[in-house]
Amino acid sequence: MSEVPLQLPGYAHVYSGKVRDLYAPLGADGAPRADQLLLVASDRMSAYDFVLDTPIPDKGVVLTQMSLWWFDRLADLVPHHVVSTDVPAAVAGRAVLVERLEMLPVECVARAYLTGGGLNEYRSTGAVSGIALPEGLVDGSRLPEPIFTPSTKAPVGEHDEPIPYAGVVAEIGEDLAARVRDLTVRILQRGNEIATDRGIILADTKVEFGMRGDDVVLADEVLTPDSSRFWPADQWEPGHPQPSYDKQFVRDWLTSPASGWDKASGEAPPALPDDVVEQTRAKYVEAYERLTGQTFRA
Ligand SMILES: N#Cc1c(N)ncnc1-c1cnn(Cc2cccc(F)c2)c1
Repeated sequence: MSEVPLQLPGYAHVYSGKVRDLYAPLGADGAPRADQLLLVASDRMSAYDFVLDTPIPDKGVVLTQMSLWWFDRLADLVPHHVVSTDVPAAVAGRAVLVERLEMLPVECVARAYLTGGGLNEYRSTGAVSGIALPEGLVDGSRLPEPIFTPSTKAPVGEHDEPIPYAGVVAEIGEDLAARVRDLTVRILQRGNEIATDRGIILADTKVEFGMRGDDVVLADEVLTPDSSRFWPADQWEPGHPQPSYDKQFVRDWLTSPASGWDKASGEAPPALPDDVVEQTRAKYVEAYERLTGQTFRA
């Protein structure tokens, strides 16, 4: 279902991703400003590479407020791109005015636990992104320390492709590659220092950086359930796929007979029942409240 992007007076629509939309504020001359962008998080949710027909109420607000909370807590590690949260009423709470940066062409991924594509690579080669790992690791194993496992920024509709560290060096140079590698790993470490005590494991995360002169600036969103794997810490048990903190209700229903959907069919999933929507909304709110210690207000 391709949605017509929201019209925002005073802003030009630039781009729509799966669950977020990008706008440019208009200058006094009516032309899009070149120095700022408006990042808008929708209530859209993706599962099994589909954007679901059914929105999750407040998801955009919860994830935006969570990202803002993390930007503040990471500010001693790395500057961020946030300019203001003074945004149009139509997107209140779920949009951020940001400084337009020269974005680095690398998806900076760090992994603290082994699963997904990293696990597959490990099973084939004993390494991930060229980083040799101990023998005997299984799905969900905690890594001795977080590792940097970058990807390309794939064109719309395609999957990011893992690239070796040497590929990042070739793309952005040795100095910058080392800086973004170290920052990405430290962001995930900091995230888990805070999150794990509050009942959430951040298994891995993807961050994006842009340049402000010679400074590396943290952009995009940070340490949200859309950019990271959130696992309930009290259910962590290496040896099998871990339950998702936020996506498990949707995954369980979509793969149950109740949905009538066949994941292998390639057909789009059906609309979600109200109870699955509400349970999923509640998990996003719960994650926000556990992490921040603040009560969520829609
Ligand atoms: N963040 C940021 C950013 C920045 N500060 N400066 C320049 N470009 C970007 C930028 C460009 N694409 N994206 C991804 C993206 C984010 C949100 C919604 C979308 F649809 C797509 C980010």
